[in-house]
Amino acid sequence: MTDLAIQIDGLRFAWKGNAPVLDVPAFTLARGERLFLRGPSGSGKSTLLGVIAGVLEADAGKVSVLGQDLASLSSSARDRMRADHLGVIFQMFNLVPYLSVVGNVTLPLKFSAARRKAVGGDAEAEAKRLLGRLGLTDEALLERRVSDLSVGQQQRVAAARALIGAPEIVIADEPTSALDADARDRFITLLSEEAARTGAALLFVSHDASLARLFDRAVDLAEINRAGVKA
Ligand SMILES: Nc1ncnc2c1ncn2[C@@H]1O[C@H](COP(=O)(O)OP(=O)(O)OP(=O)(O)O)[C@@H](O)[C@H]1O
Repeated sequence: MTDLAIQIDGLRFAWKGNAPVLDVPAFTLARGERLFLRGPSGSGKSTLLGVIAGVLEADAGKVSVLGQDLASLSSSARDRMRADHLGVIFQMFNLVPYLSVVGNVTLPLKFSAARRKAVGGDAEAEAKRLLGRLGLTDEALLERRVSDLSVGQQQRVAAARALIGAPEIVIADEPTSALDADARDRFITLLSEEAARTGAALLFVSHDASLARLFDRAVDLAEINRAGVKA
C-alpha cells in the first residue's frame, strides 16, 4: 500500500482553446497529511482539484490517487474511486436544497458501499455525531431543509457530508470565504481535528495566506505550477 494519498507527475491541463492552466512537474500529499494550498483567484486551484477528483482529465502526466493511476481507470471506476475515497467540500457547498440536514450528510453513503460499511448500522446517528463535532447540535435544526440554514451552518453540513464514512482524502475548495475570521479558524480547526481522527488527508485550498498556520504544511500553487497565470 502506498503511503501517498495523491501523487502528481508531469501534469498538464488546459481548458479547450486556452493557454495551459496547470503545468505541475511534481506534487504529493501524504496519507493523513493536512495541507494548505494557496493561490490567487483564477490561478487554477479548482481546476487542480477537479483533476485530482477525476472529473477533469489531464492532457499529459500522471495523477495517482491512493496509488491508482486515474488514467488507467474507466470513467465508472473513477466515479467509484471518488465516491469511496474522496470527501469534497465544494466552494458553493452543493447541498441538495430540498433535503434535510441529516439527509444531506448521509447522501454519500447512498453512492458508496465502502463508506456505508465504515459507518456501520446507524447512518443517522453518525451524521448527528459528526454534525455535533462540527458544532451543529440543535435537533430541530437538523430536521430543517438546508436551504433555511445560514452560510456558516451550511458549511458545517458540507463538511460533515465530506467526512462521513471516513474517506481517505478530504478536499476543501475555499469553503470559508463567507465567514468572519474567528468562525473560519474555528471551522478549520474542527475540520482538521475530525480529519485527524479518521486519518484522512486534508487538502484545503484558499487565496487567504493567513490560514496557512492552521495546517501541517503550506504550499503556494505558484511553487508547484509552472503555467503562467493570466488575470
Ligand atoms: N469551465 C471552464 N472553462 C474554461 N475555462 C475555465 C473553466 N473553469 C475555469 N477556467 C479558467 O481556468 C483558470 C483557473 O480557474 P480556477 O477556477 O481553477 O481558479 P481558482 O484558483 O480556483 O480561482 P478562485 O479562487 O477564484 O476559485 C481561470 O483562468 C478560469 O477562467
